[in-house]
Amino acid sequence: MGTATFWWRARSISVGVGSDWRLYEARIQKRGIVVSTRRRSSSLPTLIVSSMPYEKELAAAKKAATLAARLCQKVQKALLQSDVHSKSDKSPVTVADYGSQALISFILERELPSEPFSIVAEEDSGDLRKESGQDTLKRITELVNDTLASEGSNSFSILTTDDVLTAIDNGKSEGGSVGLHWVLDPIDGTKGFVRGDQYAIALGLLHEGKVVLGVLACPNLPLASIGSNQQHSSNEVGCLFFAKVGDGTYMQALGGSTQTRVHVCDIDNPEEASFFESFEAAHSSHDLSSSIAEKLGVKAPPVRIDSQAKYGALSRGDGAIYLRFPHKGYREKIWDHAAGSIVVTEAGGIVTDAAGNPLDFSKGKFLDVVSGIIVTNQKLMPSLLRAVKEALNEKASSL
Ligand SMILES: Nc1ncnc2c1ncn2[C@@H]1O[C@H](COP(=O)(O)OS(=O)(=O)O)[C@@H](OP(=O)(O)O)[C@H]1O
Ligand SMILES: [Mg+2]
Repeated sequence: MGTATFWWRARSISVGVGSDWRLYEARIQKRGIVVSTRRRSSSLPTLIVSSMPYEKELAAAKKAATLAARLCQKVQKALLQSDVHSKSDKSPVTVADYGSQALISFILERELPSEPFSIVAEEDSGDLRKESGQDTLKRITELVNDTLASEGSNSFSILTTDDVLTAIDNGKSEGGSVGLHWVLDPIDGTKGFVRGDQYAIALGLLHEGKVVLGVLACPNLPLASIGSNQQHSSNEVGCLFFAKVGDGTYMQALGGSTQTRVHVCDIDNPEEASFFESFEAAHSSHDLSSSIAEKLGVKAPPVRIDSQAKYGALSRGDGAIYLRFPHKGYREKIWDHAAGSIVVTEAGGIVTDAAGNPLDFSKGKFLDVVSGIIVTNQKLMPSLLRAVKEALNEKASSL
């Protein structure tokens, strides 16, 4: 072990440990000390030791997802009101997808300037760099700049079209088991977005391959519970769910500041449970879900909503089970589950594949899951797993 050397800087202490490759930087923050290794190579680990770990990252993620939701709301409103664009016109969706990704990428860089992270995101700028993409790029740049201006700061940055392309392409990382990787779906539930239904902006953070925080902005999700018979006075929509490892899950109104801790439901009798599944039958086998529900004795009809809004709704106890069984050949992407899974687990739920294995986010862009993904509370998981196994066996033997 070498000798420790200290360098003092304005607001930080840096400690070099002898001839070791590591350079630890302790940044004294308002309410805690973060110690992070400045990596000299991407294969080296990143340490974060703090009395409030991931606090700054969570604040940045909430800000980024909230602003991206504002951009998407504007585009969805124009899309639904427009006489020009029919709902089958995909161009506004493209504008919102890219705009959301550019904005989030830009805000993460701006809010976390000294952190060595990468971003794994759904979109890339290939089409926007072509001659045919120039008008779309200009529109995206306008949208991003308008949204940044709406933050209320006098000194907001104005991005050029090149800045927007760079911000989008910062999402090209492959992820992995080492370091810090943001995982972003700029619009999850694109089909719901086009229909005027549910969608989510989903942003998670992986640290050494594990999801350590997640934020889900669900602009069209009612603040009051869905999927139940309860009567609510409020028709307000727009929810922000967020969770940090070991810290629980919270929900607040999108753009609001009062946060409420949420928990998955406490039901232990499957007959009282209701379940969520994809709106689109092409994304998840409704037949298989229905056979599992029947085996469990579930009486309520399925609640079909788009996107990771399902994870959010389940985390606050709106329903007890989420079943997702993509058709053969489909490979799940990490951005469709990273944020949602921690939102549910920190609310007391369990997320596994159909064989009961935890999801492994450390293998790059894809999740290798057995047959599907199932989500529920601790009490229902054993009977759910049995029903899933039976239904899958029956399906296999009928083929
Ligand atoms: N064939 C197929 N099978 C399974 N999943 C698929 C498939 N195609 C797409 N996708 C992914 O599903 C994401 C939308 O999530 P949901 O299935 O929850 O939405 S929906 O309720 O069906 O609208 C959707 O996310 P977005 O592309 O971000 O909208 C896709 O990542
Ligand atoms: Mg998605």
